[in-house]
Amino acid sequence: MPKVLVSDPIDQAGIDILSQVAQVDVNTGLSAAELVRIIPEYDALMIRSGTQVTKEIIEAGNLLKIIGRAGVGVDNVDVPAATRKGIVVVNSPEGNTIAAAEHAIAMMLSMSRHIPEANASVKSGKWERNRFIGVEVYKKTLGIVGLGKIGSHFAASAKAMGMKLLAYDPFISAERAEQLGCRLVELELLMRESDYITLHIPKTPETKHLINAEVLSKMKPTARIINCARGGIIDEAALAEAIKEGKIAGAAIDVYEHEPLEADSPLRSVGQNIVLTPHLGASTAEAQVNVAIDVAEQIRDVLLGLPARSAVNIPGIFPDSIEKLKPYLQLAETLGNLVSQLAGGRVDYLNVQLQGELANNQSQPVVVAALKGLLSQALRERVNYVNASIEAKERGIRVVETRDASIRDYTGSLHLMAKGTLGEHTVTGAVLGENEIRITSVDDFPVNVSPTHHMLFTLHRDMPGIIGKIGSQLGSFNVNIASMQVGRKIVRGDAVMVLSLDDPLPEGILAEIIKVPGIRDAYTVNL
Ligand SMILES: NC(=O)c1ccc[n+]([C@@H]2O[C@H](COP(=O)([O-])OP(=O)(O)OC[C@H]3O[C@@H](n4cnc5c(N)ncnc54)[C@H](O)[C@@H]3O)[C@@H](O)[C@H]2O)c1
Ligand SMILES: O=C(O)CC[C@@H](O)C(=O)O
Repeated sequence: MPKVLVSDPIDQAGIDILSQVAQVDVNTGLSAAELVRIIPEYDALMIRSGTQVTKEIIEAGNLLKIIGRAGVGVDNVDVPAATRKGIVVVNSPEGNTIAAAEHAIAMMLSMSRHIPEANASVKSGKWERNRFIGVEVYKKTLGIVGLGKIGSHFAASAKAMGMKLLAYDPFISAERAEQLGCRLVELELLMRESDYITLHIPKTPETKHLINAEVLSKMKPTARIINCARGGIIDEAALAEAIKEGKIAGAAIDVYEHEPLEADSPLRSVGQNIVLTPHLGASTAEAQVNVAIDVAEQIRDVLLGLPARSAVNIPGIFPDSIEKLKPYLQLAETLGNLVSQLAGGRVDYLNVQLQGELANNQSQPVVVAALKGLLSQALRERVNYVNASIEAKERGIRVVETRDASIRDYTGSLHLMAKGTLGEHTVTGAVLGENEIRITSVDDFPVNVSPTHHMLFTLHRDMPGIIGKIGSQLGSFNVNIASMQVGRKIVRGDAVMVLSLDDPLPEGILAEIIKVPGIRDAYTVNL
């Protein structure tokens, strides 16, 4: 049974799903060194934001197939290191959207009405009604930085509260912003004009300290800023100073550059104009169930050999297209494997052509599958959908993808051309019916054969007796032929012969086959 390590608190609903297929060990609060020590036993790791999955942990995880982040942000996982090692990283892109947006709204309102201080004051026995005069958000301008899932939900709620909306997000269109009732503007204008600014962007090298002293200096002295996205997007020292010096009115912060927040963080000494929560954006009962189920299901599927629906490091495989593309992914992998064995030596160039209806689909997963097949001879089980593109790039394989929807010999077909040190080969294949894979041409000679484990391909001159001679050769080595087919363009011209064999070809037989008069080349293929 596979083993899953759950290293942060996860809702029981997720543990129950994992327990159907794996031994689940819940072991929270481990140090990095402890994780490095125990991770070699595990096939999967499930985390929230607490565990930092470093390169060292990933390197030590020799059995790891998947890291599941029960939440959105994967900035606590070294994703490039996981990718290189062929480990799928999955998250739950939507499970806590509402929770995070509602927390940001709560932060905006509680900061505006001094709720934390008023609460503390009443609990301490006081009744200070004049001390806590707040401000309304109605008719105020809200600037949303990052109009993705959480930003959009905040926008809809803020609109309903009568706020005017500005948004800064270089990756969305003005039309999309308009649909959400937002005016898309540059960051500087948003900072200048907003009464409230809320951040909903990922932490990336580009967004680190995006909100620094200079950017904060553009804000109105009455303006307030909310960060329920990621720590490190705001320069915390600059923020603390801006509030203390009255350059801005306040801030509400849920996430920090270093978590837990250090005891001597300048944010702790700002006083009453800052509301701080300990990374609670996703902490609702509903969100914790959603993310736990979402990620546990993906871990279960990957451990059962099925695809994950929200993998962050498998290029371009979207959940909706997986089912439809599945037989074509299998076809691409088979053809990649076949063409690499025909090519024999190193391949430097691969052209992947999507034909017929397939040409109207996402090409990236098909290309990745072809590369996985192509590299499987060299890398065996070390190559998978996660690292195939990187491995190909590192080996200097130039990959070109083309489409031709006008080729309609089959509903959808795939053509691969590989050039390498030993020459050039092409293969084409198609999916018949639901999921029957066929090889439909080899080196441009038409055939129609099902791929089998052991095959022999020959390039020869079409002439009387040649098939019989190959049959006798194989017979003399006690190899049984399951099926045989010849593909030719003209009678007595060049041709290919494709034989499916019940047994693997013994050493030395190819050299004998090549000696048969009329045979130009012969290739053993194991699929
Ligand atoms: N506090 C919490 O507990 C909590 C909970 C959930 C999510 N989050 C965080 O909230 C953030 C947003 O999550 P989401 O689900 O809305 O993500 P999302 O991917 O749906 O949206 C992010 C948006 O940011 C935009 N963006 C990216 N780089 C940008 C840049 N440099 N400037 C401006 N816009 C940029 C993208 O175009 C996208 O529209 C993430 O950082 C996530 O980790 C925090
Ligand atoms: O695990 C958590 O509670 C935080 C999750 C949140 O930061 C996220 O990015 O989804």
